[in-house]
Amino acid sequence: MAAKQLKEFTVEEVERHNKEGDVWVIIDAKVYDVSKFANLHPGGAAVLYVDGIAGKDATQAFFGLHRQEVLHRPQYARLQIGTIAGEESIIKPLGAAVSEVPYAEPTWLSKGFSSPYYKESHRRFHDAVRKFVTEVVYPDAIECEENGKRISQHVVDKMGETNIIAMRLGPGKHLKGRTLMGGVITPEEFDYFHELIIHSELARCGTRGYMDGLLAGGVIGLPPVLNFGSPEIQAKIVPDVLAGKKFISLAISEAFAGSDVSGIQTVAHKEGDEWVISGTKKWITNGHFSDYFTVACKTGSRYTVILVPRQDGMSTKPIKTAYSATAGTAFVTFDKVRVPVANTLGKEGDGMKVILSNFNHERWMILAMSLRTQRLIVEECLLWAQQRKVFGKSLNGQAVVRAKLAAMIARVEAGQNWLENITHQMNNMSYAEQSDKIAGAIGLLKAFATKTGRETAEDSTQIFGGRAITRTGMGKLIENYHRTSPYDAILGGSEDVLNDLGVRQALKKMPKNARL
Ligand code: HEM
Repeated sequence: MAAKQLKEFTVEEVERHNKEGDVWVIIDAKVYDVSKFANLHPGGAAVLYVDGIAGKDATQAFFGLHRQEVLHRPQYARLQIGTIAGEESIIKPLGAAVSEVPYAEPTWLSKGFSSPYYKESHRRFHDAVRKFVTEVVYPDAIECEENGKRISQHVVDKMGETNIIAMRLGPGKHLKGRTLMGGVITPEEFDYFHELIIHSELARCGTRGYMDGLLAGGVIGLPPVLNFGSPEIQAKIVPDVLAGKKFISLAISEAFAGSDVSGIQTVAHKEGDEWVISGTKKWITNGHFSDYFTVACKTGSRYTVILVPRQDGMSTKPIKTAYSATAGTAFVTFDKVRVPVANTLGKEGDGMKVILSNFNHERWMILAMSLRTQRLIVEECLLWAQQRKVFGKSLNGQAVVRAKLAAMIARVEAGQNWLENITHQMNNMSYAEQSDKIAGAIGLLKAFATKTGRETAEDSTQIFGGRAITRTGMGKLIENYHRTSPYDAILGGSEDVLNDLGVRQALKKMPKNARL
C-alpha cells in the first residue's frame, strides 16, 4: 500500500476541528485526526473534546499521560494526517541511539567522557549489540513478558547465529572459530567487558521475566558441562545448546535448600554403570522448556553434579511467580531417573566444587543486569520528572523529588564503578584466581546492587505515583522493576548470605601480624 500523503496545515486550520465528530490535535508539530478514534481512545473520548485540547497543541498534555511509543504503534501512527507548516518536531524518536539524558548511560558511552576500560572493539561491539537488541529482542520481550509465552524461536535462532548464546558464557575456548556479531570483533578480542555489554544491553528492555526466559538457565547450566563434562558429553550437548536448538537449566535449589546448597536432598545412587536419581528441584529457571538439566545430587555424604536429559520419570511443572511465566520457572521432579555414570560432571563427590565454581560468573551477570535496569529506572524518573507537571510546575521543580533523584544517581554510579573495577580484575585473573581473590567482592557488590535497586524501586514508585502500579502505560517499567527487583536479591544467593560470604572471605585474608 502506498504511504499516506501528509499535508501541511496552519495552526488556525487545525483550530477549526474542535468538536465531537471533528477533532484534530497537534502533538509535537504533527497533526492527528482523532475524530473517529475518540470513541476507541483508552483514556476516553471526553478528554479529547475539552478546551485547550480539541484543535490545539496538546503536546504537553499528551506527554504527561503517554509514552512516546504510543504514537509509534501502527494503529495510532496512521491517525497522523499532516504537520504544522514551518514547525519542526523536536521530540527525539526512540531507537538504538545513545541516550543524552544525564546518567542514562554508563559514562563510557556518554559524550565527552572517557574510560580506562573500554577500547574501540567495545564500542563497535556495543553498537552492534544495541541494534540487535532494539530490532530483534525488544519487540519479543514486550510481547512475551505480557503473554507469558516462552522466548520466540526466531529470536533464539538469531542469538545462535550471532553467537550471543555462546558469548554470554564469557571468554574462553568455546568461542574459538566463531563469528561474533557478524564479525565486528574476533573471538581473541572478546573479554568480560564485551560480555558485560551484552548483559547490560539486554537488561535495558526492562522486562525482568523475559530476561531470565532469554536462556539465563543456559548461562548457568552449561558452564559445568563445558568445564567438567567429558569430551563425549560436550560434543553431544554443547553445539546444539549454543546454536539455540536445545535448552539447558541448572537444577540446584530445592524446597529444602536455597542459598544453603548443602541442604539438598535429591539423591543419586549407582546401579552398575547408571545413576538412579530421585528428588525434587524448585525455582528452576527455564526448567519448563529445557531439554537438559545440570543437577546437583547427594551421593552418600558428598555431592555430585550430573547431566540429566529430559526423559520419562521426570516432570517439570510451571511455578507461578511474581514475574512473567516467560521465564519458564519450574518445579522439577525426578522419580528413579536413570542416566549413565558417564554423565557425571567433574569427579564423583566433587559436586560442591562444580557448584561453587559457577557462582561467581552467575552473580556477576545478575548484578550487572540488575544495575543496568536500575539505570534505566533512573532515566525513566529523570524524564518523567521533566515532563510531568504537578502543583503548577514540573515534578523536578520539587526539592523532594530532586533529593530522590540524587540518591538514585549516586547509588547506580557507585555500583557501576565497582562493577567495572571487578570486571577489569576478571579480565586479568584466571578463573581460579577470581574465586580466590574476588568471589567475596562479587558477593558484596551483588548484595549492594540489589539492595540499592530496591531502594530505587521504592523511590521511583513514589515519583511515578499511581502510574507505578499499573502494568501498562507511563509507569510500566517502574511497575515491572518494583515487582521484580527482589529476584536479583534472591537468585544466585540472597543478600544476607552474600554479604556474609564477602566479609568471611576478607577475614580469611586478614594478615595475622597486623595490629592497630
Ligand atoms: C493521537 C493521539 C492519542 C493517542 C493515540 C492516544 C492513545 C492512548 C492510549 C493507547 C492510552 C492507554 C494508555 C497508554 O498506553 O499509555 C491512552 C490513555 C489516555 N489518554 Fe490518550 N491518546 C491520544 C491523545 C490524547 C490526548 C490529546 C489526551 C489529552 C488529555 C489524552 C488523554 C489520555 C488519558 C487521560 C489517558 C488515561 C491515562 C492513564 O490512565 O494514566 N490522550 N491514550
